[in-house]
Amino acid sequence: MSTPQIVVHRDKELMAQAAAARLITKIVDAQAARGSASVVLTGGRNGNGLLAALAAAPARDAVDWSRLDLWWGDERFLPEGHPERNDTQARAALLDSVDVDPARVHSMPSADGRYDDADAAAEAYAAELAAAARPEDHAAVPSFDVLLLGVGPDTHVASLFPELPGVRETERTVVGVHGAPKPPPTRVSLTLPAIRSAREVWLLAAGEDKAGAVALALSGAGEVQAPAAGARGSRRTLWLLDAAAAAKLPRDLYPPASP
Ligand SMILES: O=C(O)[C@H](O)[C@@H](O)[C@H](O)[C@H](O)COP(=O)(O)O
Repeated sequence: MSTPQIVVHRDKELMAQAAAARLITKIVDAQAARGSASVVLTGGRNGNGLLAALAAAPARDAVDWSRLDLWWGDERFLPEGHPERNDTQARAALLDSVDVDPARVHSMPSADGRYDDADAAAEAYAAELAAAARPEDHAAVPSFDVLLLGVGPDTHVASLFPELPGVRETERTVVGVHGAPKPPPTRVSLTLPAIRSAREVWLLAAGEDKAGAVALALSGAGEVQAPAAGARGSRRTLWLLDAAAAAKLPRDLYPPASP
C-alpha cells in the first residue's frame, strides 16, 4: 500500500480544475497503455465539482469516453433517477454530456424492488465487480486506474462511517450500510479491501469543516475510527485539498510548495 501524498490548492474551484486535469491525463495514459481505463466515482460536492470541471475542460475531448469503465464507491439506496442518488448527480454533472458506453457505466443497484434490500443490492454489485476482474487483478474486483473519494467531516469515505460494521469488513468487497449517520441511512458501499485494489486512490476535501478530519486521518489514526486513513491505493494515494481543508495538518506533513 502506498504512503499518502498531499497536494494543496488555493481554493476548491482550483482544486476541482486541477483534479479534473489530472484525471484526464490519467485516463488518456491508461487508454494508451492498456486500451481502456477504469474510474470509480464518488458522490458529494467535491466529487461532483470535479466532474463538472471535467465537463468544462476542453481537454476532455482527448478521452475516448467509449473505452472507459465507470463504477461507484458508494450509493444512496434510493429509486433509480432519484435526485439524491450519486449516479443521478454524476450523469447531470458529466456523463450526459460525453459519449460513454452505457454498458460500461456500472451504477450501483437502486431501491426499485429488484433487490429486497441494500444487502442484496451489495451482493449483486459484488458479483458484477467479480465478473469484471481479470486473473491478473488477483482480486474479486478490477484494479481500477483511479478511485475517487470525498472525505466527510467525520472522516467517512464512500459510505464507510467511523465505528460502523462496514469499515471493519475484511472479506466482502461491497456491503449494505444501515443506520448511516448522514442521510439517507441506507446505502451500498465498497469496503476498504475493495478500495485498496485500486492502483490510485484520490481523496478530495475542501473547506474548513474538513480540516479536523484531514488532520486526524493523516496523523496516524486507525481506519475504524477514521475510515479515510484506510483508503490507500496499491501504487498511489493522493490527498487533493484546498488550503482551508489543509489548515490543521501538522507542519511536517504540509507539502513544501503549498499556498
Ligand atoms: O454518499 C454521500 O453522502 C457522499 O458521497 C459522501 O460520502 C461525500 O462524498 C462526503 O460526505 C464528502 O462530501 P463533500 O464532497 O460534499 O464534502
